[in-house]
Amino acid sequence: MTAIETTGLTKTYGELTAVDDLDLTIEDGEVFGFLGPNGAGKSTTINMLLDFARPTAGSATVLGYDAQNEADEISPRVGVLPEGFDIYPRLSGRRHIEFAIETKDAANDPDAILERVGLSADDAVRPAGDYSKGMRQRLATGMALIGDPDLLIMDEPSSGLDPHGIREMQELVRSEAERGTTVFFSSHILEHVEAVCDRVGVLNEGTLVAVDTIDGLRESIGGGATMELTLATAADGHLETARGVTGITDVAASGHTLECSIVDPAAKATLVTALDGAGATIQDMQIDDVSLESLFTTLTNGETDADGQSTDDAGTPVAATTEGDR
Ligand SMILES: Nc1ncnc2c1ncn2[C@@H]1O[C@H](COP(=O)(O)OP(=O)(O)OP(=O)(O)O)[C@@H](O)[C@H]1O
Repeated sequence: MTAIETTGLTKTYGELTAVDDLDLTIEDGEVFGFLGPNGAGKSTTINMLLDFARPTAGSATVLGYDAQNEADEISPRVGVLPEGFDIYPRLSGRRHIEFAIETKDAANDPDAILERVGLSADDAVRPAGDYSKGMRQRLATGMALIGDPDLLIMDEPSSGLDPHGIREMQELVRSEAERGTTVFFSSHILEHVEAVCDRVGVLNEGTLVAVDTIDGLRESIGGGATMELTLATAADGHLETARGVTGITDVAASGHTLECSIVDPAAKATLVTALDGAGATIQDMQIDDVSLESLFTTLTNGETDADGQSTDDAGTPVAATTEGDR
């Protein structure tokens, strides 16, 4: 079964298209990262999945139910960590959890939930109005886990968390996934998504610009590495040797410097051997892996061509798979 499926899902606010013709399929049991810069349309998409906002066009199903017409079937099966979580300031954290258990008619043990999200027994009895941002986020996460949902939808789950809290959140997502829960979470921080996600979708200005694994995305923008070699002689004399190495996609020479884009990590050693065999003397060498940050920037700042694929400055598609291609 598909956990989430959107077809032509669109939301406009006046002149602004917040989500534009979104086709997305998330399979049961997947951990899916929904990425995009501020204002990309992530929360609007989530709001349409939960029937907090009505689409202008298109449709969505969640756990096989229509998101707009069968929302009552969906809500008991879904745990939601909303972007802006409203607390009851005077109620303790524990009471929030108990209240959520009663509302969902669930059988969870409040103490076990509090422990899972890292709220101590002392914290649990304090009024939630006194909580720090990170503690509120932990409390909201605990409330999302109640009822052992089949699908967890988390909007910016690492918001307000310190590095330790972020690691705990990632462990929690992993353990939920092991339990068979589908996890859909939005973030504008690629590193947070990479640690736990099977696949990611990248949204930019309401449009889905890529859907792939992180490795797949890296590969599609050049395999993740650039190798720069300083040679003892003019580099253009060795262009052909470098171009002949399998796994190197692009070679440029400038003075004594040879710059190569690598798609296969094994190509690095092969290139050195090939240059050596061709009589080149390598004086220096530098390897730069494509950082996650630059990957994200490329995907969200690249021009978008007529097919909806993100392109780099040279017009080369950077997205290995777009949903439209499926
Ligand atoms: N109720 C609304 N009325 C008017 N415009 C809205 C409304 N909700 C969202 N928008 C606009 O839709 C666009 C997408 O917003 P959305 O909150 O979905 O982005 P986001 O990707 O979740 O961003 P962030 O990472 O900052 O939370 C933005 O330009 C936003 O201003």
